[in-house]
Amino acid sequence: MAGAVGRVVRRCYPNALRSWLLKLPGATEGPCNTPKPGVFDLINKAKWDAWNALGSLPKETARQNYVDLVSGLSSSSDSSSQVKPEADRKQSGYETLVVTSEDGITKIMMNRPAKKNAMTMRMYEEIMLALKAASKDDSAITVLTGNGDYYSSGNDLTNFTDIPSGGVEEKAKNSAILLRDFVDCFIDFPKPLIAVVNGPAVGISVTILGLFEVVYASDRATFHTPFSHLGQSPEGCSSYTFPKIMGPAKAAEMLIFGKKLTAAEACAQGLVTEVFPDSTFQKEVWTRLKAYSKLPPNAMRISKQMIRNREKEKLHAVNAEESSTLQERWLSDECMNAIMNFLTRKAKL
Ligand SMILES: CCCCC/C=C/CC(=O)SCCNC(=O)CCNC(=O)[C@H](O)C(C)(C)COP(=O)(O)OP(=O)(O)OC[C@H]1O[C@@H](n2cnc3c(N)ncnc32)[C@H](O)[C@@H]1OP(=O)(O)O
Repeated sequence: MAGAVGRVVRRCYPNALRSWLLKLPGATEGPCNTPKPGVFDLINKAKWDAWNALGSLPKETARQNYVDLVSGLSSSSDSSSQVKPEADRKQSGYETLVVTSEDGITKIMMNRPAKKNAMTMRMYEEIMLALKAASKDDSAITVLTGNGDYYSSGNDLTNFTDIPSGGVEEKAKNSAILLRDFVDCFIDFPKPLIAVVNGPAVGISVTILGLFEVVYASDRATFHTPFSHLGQSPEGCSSYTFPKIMGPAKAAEMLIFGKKLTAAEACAQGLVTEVFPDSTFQKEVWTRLKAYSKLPPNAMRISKQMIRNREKEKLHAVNAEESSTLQERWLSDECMNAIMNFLTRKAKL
């Protein structure tokens, strides 16, 4: 059985994360039976936590669960995390989005409702493509929204299981580049950008809201940035925009302590423009947006530029700093442990 574990781990994790996983003793030695290492013994403590999280399962069950886990990760990362060739895309041209353009409005809808619209590498790429296309089309305004009960659960945590041959360091570097490019697209987007937040929003789907002109939310929506819980740090320029929008203390509650806000609280703090009852949310919001989209588009663009342009350079610098800080955080034991806990179903938000 230990050989089977090794084979699956070798197949799914061809590098440093694999060797980290292979050192977890739960799959080979049964229930956790050693004292907890001290708080400063970070690597051994991380391994101990992961082993202990398996509880008192018999050795065989722990091993089987472990095989199931990594096998499942393999198939889910195959289907959701990798960018497939252009030819595989659906008729609409997008695999993770539904993009429509009518009545002067380009609507970009995140479309992985069964995964709470978690953002895969492919989804980041496709949102960038859709924004670039929207910046040049003849629509007056652009909307980002989600399909299903969630707006988005943020970064897809299985993104971190698809490790290239250069190991976790290369993965972290590539992810930081993608993150920086992704957020740059929002900073530079020339037309009014509106978020239609149809349900709970987590992580990066919340932080980038500071770069939108208007944020409309259903009263079912919540706003949650659990970065410390995940061993991570803020992105989407939120370390700069949130203190400006809501003041440093409220920003700290969200970005450091992971306080989840209701839609009403987010509105009171200036992150959300207006909250609507869920029962009438879509009707009221789209009626309003259709009226806005009939305003002269050039005037709207110029007004947006006047509001945003003097901040642009600062925002790009903040984005670069946040991305490189995250590149380091993703390699930390705190972050790897948090992701493993989610993937082993030991932790949810
Ligand atoms: C280029 C890289 C850039 C990186 C930028 C960094 C950004 C930082 C962030 O965004 S931090 C936020 C990360 N997000 C999370 O930690 C959320 C994790 N998800 C959860 O805690 C829960 O799923 C939930 C609270 C969002 C919803 O719980 P609920 O019980 O209602 O639903 P399920 O958990 O059963 O979810 C249904 C299926 O969706 C999968 N899923 C949901 N969110 C994610 C996610 N973020 N990553 C990966 N998978 C996600 C979940 O696993 C279920 O899948 P299953 O049906 O196959 O079991």
